[in-house]
Amino acid sequence: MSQFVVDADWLHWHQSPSVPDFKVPEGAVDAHCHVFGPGDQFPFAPQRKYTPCDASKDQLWALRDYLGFSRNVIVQATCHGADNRALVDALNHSNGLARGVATVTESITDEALQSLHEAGVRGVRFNFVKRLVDALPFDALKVIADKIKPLGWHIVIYFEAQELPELYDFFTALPTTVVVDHMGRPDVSKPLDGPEFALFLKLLAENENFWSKVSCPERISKVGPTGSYEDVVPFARTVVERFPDRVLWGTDWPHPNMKSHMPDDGHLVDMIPKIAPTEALQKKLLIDNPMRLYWAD
Ligand SMILES: O=C(O)c1cc(C(=O)O)oc(=O)c1
Repeated sequence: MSQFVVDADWLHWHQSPSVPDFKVPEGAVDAHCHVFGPGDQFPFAPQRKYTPCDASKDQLWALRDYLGFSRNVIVQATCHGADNRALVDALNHSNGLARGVATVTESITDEALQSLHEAGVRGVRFNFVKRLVDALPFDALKVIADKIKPLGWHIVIYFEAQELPELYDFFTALPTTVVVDHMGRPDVSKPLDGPEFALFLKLLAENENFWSKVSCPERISKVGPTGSYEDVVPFARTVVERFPDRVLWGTDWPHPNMKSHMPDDGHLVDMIPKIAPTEALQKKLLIDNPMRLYWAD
């Protein structure tokens, strides 16, 4: 039993996802997912903005196998703050089949970074989404960026489209590979060729160190699951087709903070051929790109 009280409006992850029609290629990586707790073993952070239900490493491995994936990239969830113990525990019990993205503060020591590296961490996350975190000041983030660069790590950034103009110059000055979470959360009710999405495409086009996850149609879509998240497809497909060597895909399981509905993970997998319509694009998205970024060694 968790010693924490789960948020009253928390939606539990899907208990019986469908078997996807799309068969992912052998060796595919789910490059964005999380573990929560279990809360009685790995306490949630005091400063967290939400308290989830448990979502353990074993439940994640079960989903991986069920959907046909081979590997996971586990991204430190904000409910665990900069306490990476649940993440490290999952990595240490993954038989090398999971890598991680941690959250750290500017005071982290080189020894602590080295020990995260040995566990399989290959990046840090900078989060600017106000409902999730109180973001660290730019100066602190710069200190972290300089500390992780020698390890060959990358920086994962999470922000919403309307924040990009004010964050743009900070982002482009980062000294490492930078991976944008969930396509920079575009507003898909705005035109695909409008100025907001154009700025995101410019970020990728003019900065070859920038990658994007084409994940989370369930968060981005206005038409929702009954409309098969179709409104997200042109945005994601544009990113995949223009930057095929710098895109990643992930389930985002266990889908923190979904309020409208809980996605069926099998249906999310069935979106892959819509956004990456050829076998060559699918192989880059699901295997070549994540393997290059997370399993280069
Ligand atoms: O949009 C979100 O609520 C969300 C939250 C987290 C997290 O709490 O780490 O991670 C995500 O990828 C997405």
